[in-house]
Amino acid sequence: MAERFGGYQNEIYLQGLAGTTPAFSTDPTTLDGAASGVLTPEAYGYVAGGAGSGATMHANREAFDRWKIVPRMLTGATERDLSTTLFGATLPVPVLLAPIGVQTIVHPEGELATARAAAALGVPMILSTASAHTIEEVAEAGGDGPRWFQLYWPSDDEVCASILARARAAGYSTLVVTLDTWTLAWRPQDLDRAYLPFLKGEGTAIPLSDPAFRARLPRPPEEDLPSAILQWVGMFTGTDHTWEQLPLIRKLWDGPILLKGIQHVDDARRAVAAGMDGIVVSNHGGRQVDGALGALDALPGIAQAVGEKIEVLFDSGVRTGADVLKALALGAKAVLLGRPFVYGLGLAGEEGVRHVLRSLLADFDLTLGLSGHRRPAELSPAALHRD
Ligand SMILES: Cc1cc2nc3c(=O)[nH]c(=O)nc-3n(C[C@H](O)[C@H](O)[C@H](O)COP(=O)(O)O)c2cc1C
Ligand SMILES: CCCCCCC(=O)C(=O)O
Repeated sequence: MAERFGGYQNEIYLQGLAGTTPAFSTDPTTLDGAASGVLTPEAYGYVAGGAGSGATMHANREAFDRWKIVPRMLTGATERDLSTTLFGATLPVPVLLAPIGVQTIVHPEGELATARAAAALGVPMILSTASAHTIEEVAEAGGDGPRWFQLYWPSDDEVCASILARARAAGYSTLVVTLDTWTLAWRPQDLDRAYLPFLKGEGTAIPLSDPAFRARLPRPPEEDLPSAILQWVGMFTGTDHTWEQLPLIRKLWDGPILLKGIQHVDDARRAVAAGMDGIVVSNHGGRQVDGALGALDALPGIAQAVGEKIEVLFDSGVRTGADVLKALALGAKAVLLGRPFVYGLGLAGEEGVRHVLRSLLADFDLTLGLSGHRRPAELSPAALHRD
């Protein structure tokens, strides 16, 4: 029988009998507040902050709140199977960890702890190009866990080829190319503190360890970090790629490729036309375009237009099991969890990420069953009502 993720609920109640409670609350209304108590103000501001007025971050939550689940009864949903198939691989749950850079700003073990937590549950971690640890180190930490890699597409094609070759050699199966952050948006929380982690070398481990990147440097980063960082800034920000250049990525990666940051139906259609295997409907958690539409509002139209042709994944604002259910019902095949796992990492390292993930998955499992469904594939817009 498939693992019953909802069983985490019983595990927690049993802990209560033994006189213990979880290390921290995963209540989505208080989790980020708890994290703010342990992170530096700079790190917390960087993670929690959004672009401009924060309107898009709010729109992400408002979009979820407009949809309500309509539970069905007597459907025999006691036994459930949450597994889902993506690109020929079976995942235990339709949830992945979103690519999040610079995780060492919240915990010294950063991506290594996250990789271990994700692998323990069989959940793919999408490793960011802006990782604080190298591709190879994170692969080793994740052991047999499923590995996806996220590309920030550098302006230098040889560096791009080298990074992707390393990811492939290290066993990463699936590539996510993020399109919405070719330069950083106006982020008041960071600007008020004049804080950008990359300028201190945080989150630059992948290029700085890359032979093709190092070949561009006047001196090795170990001797002259400021020059290496300047080179990083020049190569990874302010880039000017267009749809016409996507064939290069296809040439460099022989596995599935998804484009992340899609919010318009026409861009989704272009992804299909470009031969991509999937997209992630996402507004980067409201960190890029202030005033953009809530990501969930973009999902149904996009899923309807291209969902039969490519895999449609979703992120931006997922906080609860109900949110996972709503996104799947509106056409996503799987969702990416973002900020909540970073808060878990900050609060309790590997165990914190595991606690956040297991709580979300148990919540999703129970919500799925209690609303009358046995499998994610049974979900459709008919499971929801829009206010
Ligand atoms: C601190 C932080 C760092 C991020 N770094 C990356 C990154 O390196 N690559 C990327 O594609 N997205 C990155 N994202 C965006 C996430 O992948 C995801 O789209 C976003 O967190 C979803 O919004 P949510 O966390 O509010 O649900 C980052 C987000 C945060 C909060
Ligand atoms: C090339 C831009 C690097 C940004 C990496 C972190 C990120 O995505 C974020 O939202 O912050």
